[in-house]
Amino acid sequence: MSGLWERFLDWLRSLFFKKEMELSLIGLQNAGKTSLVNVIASGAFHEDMIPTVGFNMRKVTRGAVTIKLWDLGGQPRFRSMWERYCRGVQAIVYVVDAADHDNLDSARLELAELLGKPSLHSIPLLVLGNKNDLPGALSTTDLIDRLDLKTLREREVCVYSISCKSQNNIDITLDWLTKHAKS
Ligand SMILES: Nc1nc2c(ncn2[C@@H]2O[C@H](COP(=O)(O)OP(=O)(O)OP(=O)(O)O)[C@@H](O)[C@H]2O)c(=O)[nH]1
Ligand SMILES: [Mg+2]
Repeated sequence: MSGLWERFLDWLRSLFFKKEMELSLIGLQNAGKTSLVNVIASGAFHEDMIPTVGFNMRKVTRGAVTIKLWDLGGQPRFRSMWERYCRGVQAIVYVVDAADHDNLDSARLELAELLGKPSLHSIPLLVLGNKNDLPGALSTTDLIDRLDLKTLREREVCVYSISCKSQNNIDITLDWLTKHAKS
């Protein structure tokens, strides 16, 4: 019953306080970006995913907030277009496979290169260490260290450890995103 009441209140709020946000999901191939979009949009997780070619755009509405999600391909040949799709967004979401230790250096370098672009100066960054259901997945503290996040200045940075598979911390991720929507 309380769920129904909450949904009613959300709907009521949405009539009066509509907000929109645009964000880009970035990260190496296989990090789980498209899986995250699916989980946010429909709650469904799939083991067999097709790598994203170019990009996908999905719109998701949560209460009063409509989120336009740019889901970019993470393979090397698509990385040069990341910047273009990050310009003007309210937040950059950088997804990392926290259990794939071999690719963490590469993830760090690609992130540093992206954030070095003057056009993306001061856009808030949410780093998601995905796949925390797998053994050996790095904690947020380890991720901050391995991705050199402490050196980032002049931008808001937040880090969460999540799992699309077990839907762990998807709720706090959504909370963070909706809080960054412009009114
Ligand atoms: N164990 C586990 N596997 C996951 C999780 N999230 C995604 N995966 C798997 O990781 C693989 C890649 O997921 P995608 O969502 O396609 O990754 P992507 O970042 O969109 O990859 P590109 O589109 O190539 O950039 C798939 O086999 C997913 O099932 C998770 O939380 N846990
Ligand atoms: Mg994808």
